[in-house]
Amino acid sequence: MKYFEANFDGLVGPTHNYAGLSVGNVASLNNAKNSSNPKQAALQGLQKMKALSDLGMVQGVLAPQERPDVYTLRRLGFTGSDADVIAKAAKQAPSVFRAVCSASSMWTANAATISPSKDTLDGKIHFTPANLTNKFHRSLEPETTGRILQAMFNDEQHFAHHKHLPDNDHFGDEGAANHTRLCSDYGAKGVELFVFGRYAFDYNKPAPRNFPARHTFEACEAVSRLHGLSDDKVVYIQQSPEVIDQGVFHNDVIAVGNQNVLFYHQQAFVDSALKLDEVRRKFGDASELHLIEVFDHEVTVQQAIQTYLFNTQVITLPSGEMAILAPTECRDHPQVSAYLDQLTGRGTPIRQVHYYDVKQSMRNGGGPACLRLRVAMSEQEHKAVNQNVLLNDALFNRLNLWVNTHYRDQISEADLADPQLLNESRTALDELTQILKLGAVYQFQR
Ligand SMILES: NCCC[C@H](NC(=O)CCC(=O)O)C(=O)O
Repeated sequence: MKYFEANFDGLVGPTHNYAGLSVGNVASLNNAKNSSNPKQAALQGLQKMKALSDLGMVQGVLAPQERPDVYTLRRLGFTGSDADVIAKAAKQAPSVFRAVCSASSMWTANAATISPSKDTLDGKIHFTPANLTNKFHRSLEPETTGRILQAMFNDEQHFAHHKHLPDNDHFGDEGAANHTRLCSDYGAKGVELFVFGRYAFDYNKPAPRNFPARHTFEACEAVSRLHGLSDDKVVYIQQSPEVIDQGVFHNDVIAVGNQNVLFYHQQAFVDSALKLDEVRRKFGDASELHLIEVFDHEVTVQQAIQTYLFNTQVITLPSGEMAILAPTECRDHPQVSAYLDQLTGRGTPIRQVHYYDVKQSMRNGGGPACLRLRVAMSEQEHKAVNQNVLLNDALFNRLNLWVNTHYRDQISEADLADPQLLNESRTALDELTQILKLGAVYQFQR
């Protein structure tokens, strides 16, 4: 049976904006209060999906969420009609209001952690939505994410869905942004790397001082237990607290892996040499493994954060060759583009570099890799996926039309309080659930 990896990209939601909500995420803070262009953001995302599909990859779409989240505002004591709730919250608690307007579910690398069927005890693909407890605006996502994932992977024979971990910082879980799977082939049992920022119950262990460590060791262990992974195929690695303090808020800002390639910065991990030895041992045929370490003198951590060199997608093309898909920020940085130019000639499986413009997302600290959730699957599992979420030319055209019909081309902070924006979003999302045949996944539909 043939196995491959599919990418499910988040459709950017109609309220995409820059609210400076993510302390520790340099781009989010630097662009706070700039006005955004949701239409352009969504179209940029669709272009990237189309490009992958044109490369012969299986590409899917993950629906955005309903914002502003008036249900959360009601929980927080705002009353009246939806328009009243929005007006009161915007006036009385502007910071809270900005948070409930975020389109942050677009970064689907944070939607969930996924273990392919070859790795799990029961032979199913396992999904655990990330609780995203560290940021209020992101903690609003997991319930709906879970419903959307169930509507996309709706077949108990092949897919197992778990509830997100307890909503508490001790189990802070940021999903696949901190998870990488290495394997000789997508159809072989893989080594799952779980990267965390701190230990929740042991204050003597190293932890960052300036910026939060969003993901805990205990969350990693819990997901690995839930998914039924074997200990001899799991590696837990702590992210270096120093790089978190420089703005590396997720591991996918400093490392990315695909099949037998791990591409990472020299400063990414605590006890790097020891941990990479464990990876080699658990991988099995270590001679097949390509650990591509980027040194400070080649690209500094700061340059990696500016350009998102590691927030690239490393994909295996149908030809078997690997390509690295980078944001145009990498192409436009002399040192980083020089690095990527020479990388393809180094005798590793990575042979091609492609650049994509995802600037609307980059300004909030989300590069190409943040925008996608990976699911390695077999042809049979592929058939069990809700086929309406898989991109083809017809769906691409349909979604472009949908975005052009419903999205605004500018949103500033004041626009978020326009009650009409909620109506526009609901109309758009209602139509989207029909296009993608998701059923009633949103609260306003239930
Ligand atoms: N994986 C990339 C995630 C980026 C995301 N940014 C944000 O939520 C910024 C939103 C804002 O500031 O408006 C985050 O930090 O979790």
